[in-house]
Amino acid sequence: MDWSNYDAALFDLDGVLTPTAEVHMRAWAEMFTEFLEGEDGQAPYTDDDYFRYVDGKPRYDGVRSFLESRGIELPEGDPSDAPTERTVCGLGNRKDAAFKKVLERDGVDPYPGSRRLIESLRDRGVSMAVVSSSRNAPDVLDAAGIADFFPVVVSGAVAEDRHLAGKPAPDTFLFAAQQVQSEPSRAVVLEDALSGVAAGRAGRFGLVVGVDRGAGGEALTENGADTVVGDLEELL
Ligand SMILES: O=P(O)(O)OC[C@H]1O[C@@H](O)[C@H](O)[C@@H](O)[C@@H]1O
Repeated sequence: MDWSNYDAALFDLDGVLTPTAEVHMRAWAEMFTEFLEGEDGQAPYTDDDYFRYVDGKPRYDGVRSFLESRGIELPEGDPSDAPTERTVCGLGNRKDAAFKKVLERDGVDPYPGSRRLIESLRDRGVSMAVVSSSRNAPDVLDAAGIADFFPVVVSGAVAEDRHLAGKPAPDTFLFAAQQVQSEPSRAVVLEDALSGVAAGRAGRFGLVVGVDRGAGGEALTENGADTVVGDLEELL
């Protein structure tokens, strides 16, 4: 790929730089499967539910969006809710406890192809930022040993502090572009989630790269990817 047309690369984290999308996915499945077992007349939770309603969105938006798809209404609760509470926040926190447990136990390495791409972009002087819906983004970057590549990290916590709407809204990516002093038209968005490529399209970025880690090339293209790759190595 010819990077000379671009000044900045805005990376999603989970599933783009590190294989943590799978950890999130498994933690959501564990939580929602158990939750649905206690609900009458509900079909089991599937991977398709994850890709359509949960993937890439801020924690409680993911819970809300899935429950709405099943016609289930729960009180919102509060982010301080215990993981045992039957609320949107309680369910989100239950999933978060499962995610943190796996991250602490297993650690995480970046995808080798992703590491090679960020090394090469750093050498070329392309500005880089991470734009992740996850509040765990700084911990994941540290655990993977790649935090130093990214002077700008727009995590779920930053988005909340700055009142930025989450993906699929483009706000977090636009904020990151501003922070690295790049015009959106000169910035590349790299995303594995349908909500993420949709955010890239909505922000009119120079290029939206879909990384297919399970969402499917066709679905990524339909939702906003200009091009789809299987691994970031293909963008060297
Ligand atoms: O609950 P967290 O760690 O703040 O993360 C929210 C979301 O962050 C995204 O990066 C993941 O793709 C989602 O699966 C996850 O649900």
